Amino acid sequence: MGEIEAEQGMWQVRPTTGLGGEARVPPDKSISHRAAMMGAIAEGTTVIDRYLEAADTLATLESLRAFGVEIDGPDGQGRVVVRGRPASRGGLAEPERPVDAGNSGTTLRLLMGLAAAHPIFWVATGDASLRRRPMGRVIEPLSRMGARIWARQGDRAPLAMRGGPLRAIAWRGPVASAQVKSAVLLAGVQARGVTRVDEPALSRDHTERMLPLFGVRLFAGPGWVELEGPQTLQGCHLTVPGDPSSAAFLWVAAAMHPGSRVRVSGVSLNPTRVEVLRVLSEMGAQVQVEPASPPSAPEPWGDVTVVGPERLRPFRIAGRRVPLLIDELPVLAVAALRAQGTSLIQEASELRVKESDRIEALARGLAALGAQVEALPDGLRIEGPQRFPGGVADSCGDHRLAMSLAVAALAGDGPSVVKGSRCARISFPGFAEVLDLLARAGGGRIEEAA
Ligand SMILES: O=C(O)C1=C[C@@H](OP(=O)(O)O)[C@@H](O)[C@H](O)C1
Ligand SMILES: C=C(OP(=O)(O)O)C(=O)O
Repeated sequence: MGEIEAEQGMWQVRPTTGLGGEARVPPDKSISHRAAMMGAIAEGTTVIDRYLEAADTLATLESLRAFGVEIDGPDGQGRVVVRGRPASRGGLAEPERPVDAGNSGTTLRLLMGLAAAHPIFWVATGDASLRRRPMGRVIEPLSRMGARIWARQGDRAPLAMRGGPLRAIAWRGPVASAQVKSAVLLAGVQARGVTRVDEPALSRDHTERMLPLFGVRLFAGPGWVELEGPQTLQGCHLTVPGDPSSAAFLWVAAAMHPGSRVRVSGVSLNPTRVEVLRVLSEMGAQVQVEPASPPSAPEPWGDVTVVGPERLRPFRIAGRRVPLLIDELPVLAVAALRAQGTSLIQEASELRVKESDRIEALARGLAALGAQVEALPDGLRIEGPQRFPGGVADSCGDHRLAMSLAVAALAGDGPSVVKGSRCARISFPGFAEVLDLLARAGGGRIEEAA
């Protein structure tokens, strides 16, 4: 999706008294990115079912094609077939043009790790948002492993990289980031020796769950992973479960309206991704989890129902919980508008280096709807309960903010407009249609403006 396009589109939102029904959400973004990337360096063919057909994960497929990886699909049914280019087939080819990761931090950072061991020169860029985001966190470990990287202003894209034979490292970075962990592991599996990553706090663990499906031997515990390279990945068959970060918008919307009942089926229940359910349950929402049986690789999954209580309690989120909730924090801040008391998000300055500065942009967007939240240097303070009139808010081209503002607008006293709604396609194509169906139960509407 292009830069200009992210700013386009508009939703008209009419508030609701409640939500009800059952929904499916698109396949998981993090798992889709990883399955394609691992398939790209694996021996043989990798078949991915239910690959996420959204702008970020399509950017990953396009980027991999630029490295000569043959990819069929997605075929409209979500099937993607990747024919890998392991070292025995000459490895990744040198891209002839700059590789464009679009809006996707995961694409760019994981790709840097994936390509670091290959003796090719390439240039990477992205949209205006991605070009502002810090890349030093992957440049540093990958440079220590032996890759050469030149970046604008030292740590921004566009950047250029020349890979080659890598040395293994033990990496203990300052940020708990699954993207950094994954970049180092994807490089490490192709490097000679033992690579180890220690995280300051556990982040989502899809990479360490998925590598063994490609035949990689590794050791992992809470907050650390170790593997000995080089190891050749073997192509495999994976099915991607629904994305809990997308489901979070629907679960929060249900929790905010007493008596609402929303069931999301076929969603990943990976413990590093469903902390949002624990927060909603602590706030007083009823959360019913029905795990699918038997759980299927690479992730446990199942159906989750959230029922909105009469009263919501406030929360305090900080420390080790932050990486487990990183993409859900904006919509949880929206939930806090309905809680009885002060909710706090702290030690979450990572929110400032996402697709937008999510602390400032959310505070501004909610203020435009007439709701007041306080931006803190490292988080947000939300006094609840608040009634607010609704208004015209801007997503700042950030998909999670567009969807969070739509959820907020459903709880306003009057109609609202969310500008820059097209960016929901980054992770959740069809979001407005799904939320609209659920909100109709209480007279709410969310529609694309003509
Ligand atoms: O590894 C991943 O797939 C992701 C990790 C998170 O970023 P960080 O690891 O940089 O916090 C998250 O915000 C992003 O949506 C996806
Ligand atoms: C931060 C996100 O993604 P990325 O870092 O891949 O751009 C997100 O999807 O909220």
